[in-house]
Amino acid sequence: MMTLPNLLNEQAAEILAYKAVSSEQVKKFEPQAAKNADCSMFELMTRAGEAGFEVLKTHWPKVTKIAVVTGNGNNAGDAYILARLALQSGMQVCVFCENIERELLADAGLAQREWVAAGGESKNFSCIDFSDFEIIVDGILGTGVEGEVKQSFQLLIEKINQTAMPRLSLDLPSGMHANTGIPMPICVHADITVSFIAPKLGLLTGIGKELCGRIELTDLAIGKAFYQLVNVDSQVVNWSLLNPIKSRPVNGNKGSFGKVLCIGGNQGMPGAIRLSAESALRAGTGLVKVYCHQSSGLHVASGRPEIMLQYQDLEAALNWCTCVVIGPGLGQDQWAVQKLDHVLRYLTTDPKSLVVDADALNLLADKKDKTNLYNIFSKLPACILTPHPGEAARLLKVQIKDIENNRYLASENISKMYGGTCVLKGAGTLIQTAETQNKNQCSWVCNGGNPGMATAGMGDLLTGIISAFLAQGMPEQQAAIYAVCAHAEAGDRVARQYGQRGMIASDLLTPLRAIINGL
Ligand SMILES: NC(=O)C1=CN([C@@H]2O[C@H](COP(=O)(O)OP(=O)(O)OC[C@H]3O[C@@H](n4cnc5c(N)ncnc54)[C@H](O)[C@@H]3O)[C@@H](O)[C@H]2O)[C@@H](O)CC1
Ligand SMILES: Nc1ncnc2c1ncn2[C@@H]1O[C@H](COP(=O)(O)OP(=O)(O)O)[C@@H](O)[C@H]1O
Ligand SMILES: [K+]
Repeated sequence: MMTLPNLLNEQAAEILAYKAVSSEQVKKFEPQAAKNADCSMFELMTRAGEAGFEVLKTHWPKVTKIAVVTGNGNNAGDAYILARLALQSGMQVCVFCENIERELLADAGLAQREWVAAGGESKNFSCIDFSDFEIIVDGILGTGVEGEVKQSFQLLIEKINQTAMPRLSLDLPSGMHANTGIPMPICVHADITVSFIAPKLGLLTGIGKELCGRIELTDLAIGKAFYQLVNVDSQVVNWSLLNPIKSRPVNGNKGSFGKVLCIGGNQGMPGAIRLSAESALRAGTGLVKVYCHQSSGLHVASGRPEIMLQYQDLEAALNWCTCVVIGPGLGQDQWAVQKLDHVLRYLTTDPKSLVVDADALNLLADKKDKTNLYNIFSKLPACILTPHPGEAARLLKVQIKDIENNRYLASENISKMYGGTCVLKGAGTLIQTAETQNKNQCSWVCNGGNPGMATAGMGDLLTGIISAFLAQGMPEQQAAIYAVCAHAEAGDRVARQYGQRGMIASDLLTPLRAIINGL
């Protein structure tokens, strides 16, 4: 397996905030990291409270009335520190807790006593009334949550979510599973989450990304020591963190930049494959040909004479290309099955780079012999599967909720079962590559993109971009990462200029071109 070249630019490689880890790693290595950085655990908690207070003042500078809601563990400790600092700066603060008589243990107990000594007022949850306050600070549960949140806390969280007040969560929204982002079964819906030491996996993808709101990360000044001890579980990435794409050789010709064959566009479905072909061109492919149903040809090529067309002799088309895309608008009828089987047969003896999307994924899901597919795909120079959660569920024969309940695991399972790189689309798209020599580089999570991109054809565009990068010589993992990031960046640029609503896939083509040229 080829080792991944250094994709991250120099500046990004240093940014610890982009190295996501599991909560188990945080728990395991936090004490040692603190020790190595000459910081006591109470000092660490103090820094967490201070960091939370700084974020509060920065984002809500006019707020002076603060409700701090606490649980019984160290997350509560952070909250007590924040409460005391706010009180001492002249704000009106009340801490709400489960039982005001209960003395918390260890460092959290010390933070609680400092709060009381500073003259802080505490009340039981049962008398909670948020009407006197302007903001809620959530210090109920952090990484210590185990199993389903207990009933009384669920009711409290529901109450917090029902208010129209802004919510600041400490470390993670209370009730969220730190590794998957899943509410257990309910969690605070934060406006801002100030996350400590390292970003936890679940905050970055799927529902977790929504429930955290904006994430502010602080390493509490022990980040360097911490990352000397841990293995990064997933690298956060976006276009601004990647090294620019190499410029084209001056003497290049269209043959130097690859020949992409896009197979799809069954009867009545010309749009998807057209979008893939067009984005393959805009992302720099030398030559792009669409192999589609004859009835779709006119629509596929209309207004875009640069796209070549072919309706027959798939064998010749496969011989011609350097990279194959299959799936957009392929359908699932006999025509579609024949085309996919032809491609699979062809690649068994003549391996070429492959991108599989949409209906081709659905057809693969139906195939019983996964070992055969694995054997074909893992021997290709590159193989990238690009499911959205629905397609991912079919590929793994599970429900969509099972995919969303643990997107990291789902993408890993697809990659393992089918033998290629899995791009699991959606908020916080994951790129799970097959195992490399450096295991840390297997999982990537894109923090670009926006919900405006949840619209027809957006995925077809991504497929085309991936194929373009493969055709221009990028290795599998790099092509997947660069394409996901370029696609997300294009969506973000369109959203910045015109807003998210009403965005359509073709809007991304012009910015995409600028992006990959470093503009
Ligand atoms: N000194 C430290 O160890 C530091 C800890 N930090 C904070 O501490 C947090 C982790 O602290 P802890 O490990 O004490 O855990 P938490 O404070 O997140 O949660 C543990 C508490 O929640 C209760 N609990 C667990 N599962 C529950 C459930 N399902 N329903 C209701 N209650 C439940 C436990 O009985 C315990 O009281 C981090 O998220 C972070 O906020 C930071 O302050 C950095 C320093
Ligand atoms: N909420 C979101 N945030 C970021 N990106 C999103 C969001 N929703 C969708 N996208 C992106 O838009 C694309 C949609 O792809 P897909 O569902 O396959 O659409 P289609 O099949 O219509 O082409 C994916 O790249 C996905 O990651
Ligand atoms: K919390």
